[in-house]
Amino acid sequence: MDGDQPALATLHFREEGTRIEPDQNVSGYLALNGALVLPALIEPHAHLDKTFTAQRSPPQQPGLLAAIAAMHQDRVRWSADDLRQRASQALSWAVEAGVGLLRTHIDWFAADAPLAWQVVGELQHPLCTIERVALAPVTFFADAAQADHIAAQVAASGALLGGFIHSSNWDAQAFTHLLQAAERWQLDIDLHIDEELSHDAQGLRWLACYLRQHSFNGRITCSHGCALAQQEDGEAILEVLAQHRVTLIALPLTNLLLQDAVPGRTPRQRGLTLIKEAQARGIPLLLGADNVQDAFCPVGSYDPLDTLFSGLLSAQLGMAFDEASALICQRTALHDGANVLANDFVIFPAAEAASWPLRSRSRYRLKQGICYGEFRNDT
Ligand SMILES: Nc1ccnc(=O)[nH]1
Repeated sequence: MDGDQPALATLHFREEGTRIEPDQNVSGYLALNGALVLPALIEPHAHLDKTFTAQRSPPQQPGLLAAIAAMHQDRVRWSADDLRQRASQALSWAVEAGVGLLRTHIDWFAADAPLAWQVVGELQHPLCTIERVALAPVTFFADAAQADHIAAQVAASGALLGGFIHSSNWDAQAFTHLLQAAERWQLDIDLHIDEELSHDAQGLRWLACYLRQHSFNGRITCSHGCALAQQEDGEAILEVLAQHRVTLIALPLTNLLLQDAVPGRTPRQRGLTLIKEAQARGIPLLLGADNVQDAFCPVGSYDPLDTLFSGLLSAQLGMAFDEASALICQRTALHDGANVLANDFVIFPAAEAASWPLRSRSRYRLKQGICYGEFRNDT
């Protein structure tokens, strides 16, 4: 910055990382001429196993539980070829958008890993790291030995342990087993938790209670957390999550679509977690796309700028480029010690901060000093 004005800089890409210096006008360097630059984007919450099934398996009713029912109907068609084709398309859309880290949940339907676990595990892209999270209903952890069996498979895959925790399947003991199994296998966790507007949702309240009494060495990420915004003790719960550096992921697109969804009635509530209150407490927070073109959400693009745009309006976030952009690229929210200047950037050649993230389609990637992608003049 030059006072409060942005200033041009020269980026030197070195083995040990990127050095940023005041603009030096050196020859042989790519001239960006003040283009907007961000670290490679993050998609922290996707579902590559379900994606692109909306047309063949639409839900019969609005809302989360009807979407889950439609997904169970569709999954009989999840052959290796079907999964590979849909997940690869999703990955290529995400990479085109500038995503360098994509975390996908994969539904588990039994205590042994589903076919999608292996198929998505085989996906690779030189510009994108893929992380898998085992998404099993919390009731799968009711039996401690079975919880351990699931965690062992996840550990062997170098993945994260997850769980679907909701008042429709609440089981405190099963949740304890999930946490204990994760701790035993040294796993990070990423939970679907309290994705509802019920005051009585117990997941985050109970997690806060657990963390007050037990240690947990891994990184905890909580996705959704919609109920917090309804609960009188929501901010007290956040205080505990802040002390334990729990990360929150808000999913503005699907939360807007699936929460407070009643046929023939305009939604009254936004369904979002306590985004601003979390930020005020220094809780690491990211925005994710969640479901893309499946029974949970018939639209979506794997472009984090689209997710951010919906977050800007639904959560009334300020300063899109200078501040809110961190919600789609801050790696430290998922990984301790992640290097912000890790030699991997997205460049928006034709964008200006005042319009961004709109009018910002054209972009390319600069990774380890190598430029990928082409300029497109379709902003
Ligand atoms: N929002 C969601 C909850 C559970 N499963 C999904 O795919 N999506």
